[in-house]
Order: sequence, then structure tokens, then C-alpha cells
Amino acid sequence: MTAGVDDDIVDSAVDEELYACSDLDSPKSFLLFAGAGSGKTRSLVSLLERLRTEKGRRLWLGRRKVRVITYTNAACDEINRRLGFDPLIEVSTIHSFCWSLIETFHTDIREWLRTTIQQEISELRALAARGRAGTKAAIDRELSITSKERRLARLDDIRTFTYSPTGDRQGRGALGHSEVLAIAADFLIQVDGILPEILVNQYPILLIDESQDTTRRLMDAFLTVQAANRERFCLGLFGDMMQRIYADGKVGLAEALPDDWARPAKVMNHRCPPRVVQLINKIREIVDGQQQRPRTDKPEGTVRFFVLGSNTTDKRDAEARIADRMAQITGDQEWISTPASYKTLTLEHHMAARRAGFFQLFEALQQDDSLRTGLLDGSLPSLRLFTNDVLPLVQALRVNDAFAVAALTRQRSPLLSAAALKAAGDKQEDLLAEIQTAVSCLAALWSDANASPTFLEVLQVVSKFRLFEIPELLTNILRRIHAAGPDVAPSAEDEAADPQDTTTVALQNFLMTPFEEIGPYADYVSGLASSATHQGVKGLEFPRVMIVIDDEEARGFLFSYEKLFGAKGKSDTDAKNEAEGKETAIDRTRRLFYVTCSRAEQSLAVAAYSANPAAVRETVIRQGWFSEDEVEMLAH
Ligand SMILES: Nc1ncnc2c1ncn2[C@@H]1O[C@H](COP(=O)(O)OP(=O)(O)OP(=O)(O)O)[C@@H](O)[C@H]1O
Repeated sequence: MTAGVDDDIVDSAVDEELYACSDLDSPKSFLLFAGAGSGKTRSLVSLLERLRTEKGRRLWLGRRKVRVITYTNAACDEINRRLGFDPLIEVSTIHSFCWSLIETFHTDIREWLRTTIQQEISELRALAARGRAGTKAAIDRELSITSKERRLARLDDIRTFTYSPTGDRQGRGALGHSEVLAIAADFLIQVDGILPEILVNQYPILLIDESQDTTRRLMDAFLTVQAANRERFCLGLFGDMMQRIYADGKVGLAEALPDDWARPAKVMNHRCPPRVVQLINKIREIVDGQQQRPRTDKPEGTVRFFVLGSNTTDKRDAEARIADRMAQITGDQEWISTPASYKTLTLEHHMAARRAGFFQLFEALQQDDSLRTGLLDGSLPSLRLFTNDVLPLVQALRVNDAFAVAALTRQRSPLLSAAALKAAGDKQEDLLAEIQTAVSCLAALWSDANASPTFLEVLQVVSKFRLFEIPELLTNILRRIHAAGPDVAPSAEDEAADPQDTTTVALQNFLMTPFEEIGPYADYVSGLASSATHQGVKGLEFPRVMIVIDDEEARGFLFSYEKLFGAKGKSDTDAKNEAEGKETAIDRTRRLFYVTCSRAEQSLAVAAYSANPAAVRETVIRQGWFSEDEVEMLAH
């Protein structure tokens, strides 16, 4: 028996246990207790495959399904792909899941909103009564009260409520992301409510991936439903408490579960090489003592910790030099073959955007909360127009690929849709000529070799010839700035719209940024770019990983690597939280560091910019995370 086979067997009983828990006649809820790279996602998919094969017929006859909640759309797609899009297994993100539960309860949603908004207004008024007048906070509060009162006054006129997980759908009845989660949670715990009945009857098995980060309020609601239906409902939680990196996950989830839950545990790490497993075990040691075993068939692997001064001027160059050094140390030339051959993990999206080359686009759009989710996962229609329609066409034009240009316009342009061709009758030639002109006008934007047209310039050409469908929000902006030509006048509704609406302002600013940024952005959201964020790589793995740590550039306040690495002392709040047994910035940062380090399949470089390089070096060696030979000082 080889070492690899032996390793596999250690945890194989766990998959059997999960299957036994999902018994439709006597279900047992469970929490799969396992660290990074232990095969939780793999176990989830194996369980689904087995349920489909062995319970599929019974579920189908009873018109029931297995429901799976994942953290990202990408994770949903991956599970669906692996299961061949089986209708018996419904996989969705938490937001889509919650909306699917509540989307027909319009009257209840209206009443929920009425109570909630009234309560929010009372709270704001109480704050206003206590606070000083004339400050920015006071003005914002007043604005917020007015807008809530307006929403309250219009509630009875709304017949149906809508929700778009991408935040692109607007209008009076549109619900926000957090509202959808809160409404679902509240409806699920209503005594005698019908939502828990619907959930349990339709979905006797509910499996939640990355459950450590499921919003606390919802997790509590699921636990309440489970407690009331333990003989006919299996709630299966997959996750790792050490990988809880979002603020609203339920603290102490594992401890809060009743004794009758199963808690199968996995001990192997199948992803990381032994040296990385040793590192993440050390990082985790003081949190819960859980230690993993590496596979014995993996090469040892390499880790290096590079310390740089926070005053380093050319960070891209410094990071390129680190990649060179990694190639030298590991002998793995992939570190320097192409930029995308290793993954750079930065703390914030704007840092990744700067490194990847779409900083201006990102900065413009991230200003508006309702656009943020769609911006980050690439689903925003205003961006998809450019990523899915315009960019492929421009790329085909750049290489003079007439065949691709023809194919793209045929597939995507409304000018050549079946309806348009039919309507044109014997004048179809004219449509083709129109497309030709449109495409030439688009190409003309780049006729000067140094040209860098803005998104607005590109959009104007698209709009003028109706080359592609333009999302409503952009059409409205075009109307508003009179950019679409004399035949498209601003409507009365546009004139009445608030010119300071943050979504419109963000989109207008975005339109002024260079179109060139769309390629790097498209790569980023499809996961092909060489950069990603520390949080965004949850669940993923890469052969070579470079973690960039730079609190100053990150501008955040939730995480502090400077504190974790001893370059900065604890704040009064940290000390107070620590004394009260609450978590501190150091605890949160340690978990994030665990997540990022555990993505590496072969080698790992940490590039830490610090105001106190010597203290960082001393700390990571003293903690036993890195040996003296593994820490290199690049600070000047
Ligand atoms: N039993 C196994 N034998 C061989 N390889 C495995 C086994 N289980 C998992 N793997 C591999 O190990 C890697 C990690 O698995 P997976 O992503 O399922 O882990 P995870 O526990 O979900 O990780 P994380 O929580 O860190 O995201 C994957 O490449 C997977 O194919």
C-alpha cells in the first residue's frame, strides 16, 4: 500500500458518516469539523453524488430536493458543473436562497418593512436628540430619516417587491441585500409561520458550505428550524471555524450546537505540502489546538517571509524581485515565467486592482454600495456589456479577425437578431452595411496607436448604432448627459431623478475611465488574473502563492497585520476586548493569515511591508512560524 492510499483512508469513514446522517427517515444534523485543504468541499460533492444516486428516485417521487448554499456564485457553478446541473439538487448563494424562500410573500414583506423602517426612524431620532446639531453625522442622519420616511410613505403603493443579487435592479420595490437576509431569517423563526414548513417539506436536507461565515441571524434561524424539526430535517454544516473571516459569521457556532448533532472530524490536509501544513498548524495552535497531517506523498514545499519597509516606493518592482528570488530558492521557474503563474493575494480589492491594472474603473464603481457585489463578482450588467460584448469584439478587431467579428455580431447584436432580420425583409443587406459602419466606427476609436478611449466614448458608438443591448442604468445616463445624440431626449422621469443619486454618480465616473482597464478587470473577476484578495480566495488553491501584506495601503480597520506581527502594540479597544473575552483585530487577522497561507499547493512567499521590519522579523521567528533562514530582510 502506498503512502498516498494510506492517507486517503484515514478520513474516508467521515464520508460514510455524512451519508448516514442524511437518512431521510432518521436524519441527524451535523457539523463537519475540519481544517484547510481537508477535502470538505470534496466531501460535500461526494455526498451530493451519492444522495442523487441512492435517494434520487425517492426525493423525486416526493417532489423534494436537496438544497445547498454556497458562499459565492463561482462555488455554485463549480458544484453544479460537477453534478451535471441535476434538478434534484438546488445550489445557490445565500442571497438567492433567501429570496427564493420569501419572493411570493409580498404582503408580509410590506409589513416587515413598515415595522423595520419605523423602528429605524425612531432609533435615528433618538440619536439625533442626543447628538450635536450641524455636524456631518447629524446632516447624514437627517437625510437618512427623510429618505426612510419617503420609503415608508410609498410602501402601500408597492404591489410586488423585487430583488436582484447583483444590486443592479432598482426601483421602489427593490429590496437590499441585507434586507433579504433579515426578512428570511425573521420569517423562518415566526411561531406557526409557514416558511419553516415549506423549507422542511421541500428540502429535507439543507447543506451549507463555508458555514462559519453564514450571517449570524440566518444561522440562528436555521438552528431554530432544525431544533423544531429534528426528526425530519437534516442541516449539514461544512466549514472551518478558523476560516471565519467575515464580521457577521456566528462566533462560537461549534459550541452552540446541541449534543445530538454529529461532529465528524478530518485530520488530513490534502492540499498543502508538509512545510506549509507545519506553518498553518503553528498559526492555529493557540486558537483551538487542532493540528493536521500532511500527505506523505507530497514534496516538502517551501515557505519564505520577506520583510520590506512600508516606505518602499515601487512595490510592483519589489514583488517582482521576490518572485525572482522564489524561483532561485525553489528552482521552480514558473515563479518567473508569466505574471499569472503565481497568485498574488492582497488584502483589499483596490490593491489587487492597482496591481492588475483596473484601479480607476474599480475606484469609480466601488463608491456605490448597490453596485459593489456585482462589481466584485463580475455580474453587473453595466460591466457585462463591456466584458461580454464589447471587449471580445474589440479584441477581434485588433487582430483583424473578420470571422470572429462576424460571429460575435451575429450572436450578440440586436441589429442582427432573428427578429431584426425578419423585419428587414429584402433589406437585410442594409442591416449588414449598418453593422459594418458600426464596427468601423468602433475600430476608429483606436486609429491612433496611442489612443485610449474612455468607456463613455465606446458606449456612445454602441448606442449610436444600437450595436449591443445597453442596460437601463447606462441608457438613462446617456440620456441624461445628452450623449446619445439628438434623437434620444431626456425623459420626464430622468429630469425628476435626483442628480446626486450615488449609483448614477458612480456609473458616470466609471464611464470617464479608460476602456483599456476592462481586460484586466475581466480576468480578475473570472479568477484568471494574477491577483486576488485574501478573502476572495477562500476555498481556492494555487501552486505558488505570494501574500502581500500592507496595512497602510489596505486602509482598513478590521485587520491589522502590523499587530499580528508585533510591529504595533494593541490598542485600548483590543485590550478591552481581550479582557472581556471578545475577539480582537489580532484574532481576526490570524484567521485571515491562516486562510491565505493554506491556499499554497507547492510554495509560499509572504511579502510584508511594515513600519517596523525588525519587530516583524523577531515576531515571526519567535512564534515559530518561520525559521531564521526563511526570513529575508529587504527593508532599506
Ligand atoms: N481524499 C482525498 N484524496 C486526495 N485528494 C484530496 C482528497 N480530499 C481532498 N483532496 C484534494 O485536496 C484539495 C483540497 O480539497 P477541498 O478544496 O475539498 O478542501 P476544503 O476542506 O474544502 O479546503 P478549504 O477549507 O481550505 O477551502 C483539493 O485539491 C482536493 O481535490
